[in-house]
Amino acid sequence: MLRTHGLTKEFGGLTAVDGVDFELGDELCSLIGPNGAGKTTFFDLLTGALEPTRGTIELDRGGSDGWVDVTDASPDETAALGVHRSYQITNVFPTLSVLENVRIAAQAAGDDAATFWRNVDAYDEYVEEARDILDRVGLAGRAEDLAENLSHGASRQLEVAVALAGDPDVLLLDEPNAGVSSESVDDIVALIEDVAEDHAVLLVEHNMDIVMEVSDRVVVLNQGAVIADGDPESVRADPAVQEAYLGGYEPGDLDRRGDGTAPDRDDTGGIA
Ligand SMILES: Nc1ncnc2c1ncn2[C@@H]1O[C@H](COP(=O)(O)OP(=O)(O)OP(=O)(O)O)[C@@H](O)[C@H]1O
Repeated sequence: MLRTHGLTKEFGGLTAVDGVDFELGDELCSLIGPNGAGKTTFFDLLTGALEPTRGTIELDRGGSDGWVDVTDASPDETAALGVHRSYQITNVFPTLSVLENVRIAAQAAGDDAATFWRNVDAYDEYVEEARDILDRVGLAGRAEDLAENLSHGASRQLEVAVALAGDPDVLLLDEPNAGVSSESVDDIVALIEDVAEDHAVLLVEHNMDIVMEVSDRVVVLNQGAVIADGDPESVRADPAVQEAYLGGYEPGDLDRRGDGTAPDRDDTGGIA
């Protein structure tokens, strides 16, 4: 689906992402690590929002295209090639309805984006597609509400809906539970698992209970470098991961909290 080789990003003297070799297959892979480990920077590199200092990013386009080098692709080009990101910061139009937000995203991704406004049939198709996506993310009943009137959790569902409307192959989910009330966390977790059924998903998530529950695979970044990569249980038990990030975490230690973070996390990212 997507792979990086030697991917590196330096900010002046600081190496935020350090020679990362990574391959995402048809799976739900979580990317974890302490604050400042380089997770957001890695996402920014994958989406073309940042240019790497060194290294390559490739996407498997399938068929005769095979692996395509997208190292220098812009965010728009990367999205057009099938990599979409659900932003940690809301990326919807607040004064448009929920349905309109998704319809516009579907239309922008459609082949006839340049002519849609003259084509009533195409418009109806996009509305239908948007309604199907809202149904899938659990927002069918909110279609006509303004996006700005959604709760934080519902906004997260809408962000995922907007990303799905781009018809992605790879979904990058950046802390989809951040700021979500505890009642809504189960909905978001169910949504993550659902979209992973038919997309490759890379998830940044601080709540280890959620990571352990949903992930096929966990990759741990520390100071920009991969220090562990494997199934959730072996990564949890890895002494280097315990030392760098988990600080004695056992499954079930954490309450699912609204802000998606582990309680009592100290400044180093360890759990006190
Ligand atoms: N634009 C920038 N200019 C300079 N340094 C940056 C920039 N963006 C990130 N950094 C630094 O790069 C390192 C990695 O940051 P990044 O935000 O990628 O970490 P993170 O793992 O996403 O952290 P968090 O879990 O807190 O979101 C940090 O030391 C950060 O201060």
